[in-house]
Amino acid sequence: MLQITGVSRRFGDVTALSEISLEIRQGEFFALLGPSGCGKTTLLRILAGFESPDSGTVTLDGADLLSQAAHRRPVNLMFQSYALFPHMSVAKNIAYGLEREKLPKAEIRERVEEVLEKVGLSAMAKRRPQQLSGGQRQRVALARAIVKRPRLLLLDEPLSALDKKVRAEMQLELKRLQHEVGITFVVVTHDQEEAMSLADRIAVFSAGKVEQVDAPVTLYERPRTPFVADFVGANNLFEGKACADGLSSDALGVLPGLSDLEEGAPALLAVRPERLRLVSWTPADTEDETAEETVAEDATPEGESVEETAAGAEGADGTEDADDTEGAEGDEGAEAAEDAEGTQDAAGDESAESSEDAEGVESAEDVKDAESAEDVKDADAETAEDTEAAEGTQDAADAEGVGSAEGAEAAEDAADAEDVESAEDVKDAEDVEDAGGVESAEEAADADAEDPEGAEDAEDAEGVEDAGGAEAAVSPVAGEGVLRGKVADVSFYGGISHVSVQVDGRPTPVLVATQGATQVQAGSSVALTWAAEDGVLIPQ
Ligand SMILES: Nc1ncnc2c1ncn2[C@@H]1O[C@H](COP(=O)(O)OP(=O)(O)OP(=O)(O)O)[C@@H](O)[C@H]1O
Repeated sequence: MLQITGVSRRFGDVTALSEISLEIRQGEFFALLGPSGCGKTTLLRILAGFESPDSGTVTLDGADLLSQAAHRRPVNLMFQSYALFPHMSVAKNIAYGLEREKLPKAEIRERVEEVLEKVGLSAMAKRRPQQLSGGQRQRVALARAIVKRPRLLLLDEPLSALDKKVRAEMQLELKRLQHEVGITFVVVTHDQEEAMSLADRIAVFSAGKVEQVDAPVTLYERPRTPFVADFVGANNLFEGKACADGLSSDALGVLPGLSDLEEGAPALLAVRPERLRLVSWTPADTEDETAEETVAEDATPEGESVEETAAGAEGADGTEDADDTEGAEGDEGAEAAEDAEGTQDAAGDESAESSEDAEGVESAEDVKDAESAEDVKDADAETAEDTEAAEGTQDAADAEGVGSAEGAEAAEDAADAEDVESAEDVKDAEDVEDAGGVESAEEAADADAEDPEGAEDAEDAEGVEDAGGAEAAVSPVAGEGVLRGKVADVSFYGGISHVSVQVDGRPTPVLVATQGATQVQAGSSVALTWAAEDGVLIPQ
């Protein structure tokens, strides 16, 4: 519908726009997003006809727009200041443009009434602008812009004059209205949240250039330039070089991510705070299972998944997870088992209480067989520490299936695993039948099928009894990364805990966001992991 091709504009030494090309579709809510001075208003003014480009073309439905005078373009611009006439009533303000077009009075009245109703201001038709609130004035400006039924409505920072609460209401209103009138909206904003919540697609501008054009979710999840990764939402960015498994960083080692970049190419790895998982970790010199559990519990108060639970479980959950280690992937198992150990050892602490409480829970019966713990050795354990995990699991079994609801659910999963024939570890899955708390024996079996070496590794691990220690809890499996550090700060707002972690070898803290309130405290030692698919590699 609107085709912008190679548009450039300079003001003296300043390049406001450099070779901008964009295609905006019919009926789309399109946002031009960028920091102050990046050229977005200049582009809007070019579209409106208040400015001319030095070069480039703009067509609307195939017709050249630039050769048409501003007032002849089927385009309307809604100013940031609303530019209402103070001496005219609301209805007069809205009718003004139509009167200038010399439309019949009856038609003008009809259209004004219709649009007043759309913006919910019928009752205020006779008021003057100064008798209205900010939000109401904004609606008048909007009504005045759409009453002319333009093909394209340009909005320059339409909500910036409103206070926060009204702005949130008007965002919804604007979206609803755009949908209702079906006019293509192009909105300029420097507020990324506003752009994300309003627009179907966003063009991110930086220094007169378009960095990326995409739907909000894609921009957020797959930023293609360092600028976008940094500008759109909070992100953790790591510098290094692309490698087969992600990013190779001099200071931090190999960090997992998905990449189609050439090996050795300078790159940034971006991982969103909510994609990071806090994992328990006790530094070797202060090894102490209770400490480990404390961090763990705090990290995942809701224990939504086994890995998270394993990462953050208090004793009871940890024990359940230990049962999970059957046929489960290595490090989860290891972590879980360690938690299990913690459960047993942590007499009198919260976790032990939880274990006791859990007795009598249905799933507890499922853990009747301590033998199942030995199946850990058949799991995809890649590290020697998993052996220790197995021992821990035995303990866990002793702890009597501390499992609660999760355990019961998991047992069902485990039972499903009987059907799995593909992996050698299916035999483990059979054992799992009796076990509580398996996240999904099916998954485990699948994992084994994909990675038969894992089982061998695990067997090797049997012989390495002394290995492990606290770090076993965070040994990575393929596709997972590990950074270790200390919690620098914790804050809670918007229902989310924001934890910043100071990581050795990195000047700025790593940000982690977890759902709900956390009790993780400043000074705790934690490890951070993420899945490879959550690490986005961006060329530099
Ligand atoms: N008429 C002008 N004369 C000289 N320089 C100009 C003029 N208009 C814009 N510029 C410069 O061009 C650059 C882009 O300005 P523009 O107003 O398009 O940015 P913007 O992204 O809309 O910023 P903001 O969000 O602050 O409005 C800026 O450096 C600005 O100072």
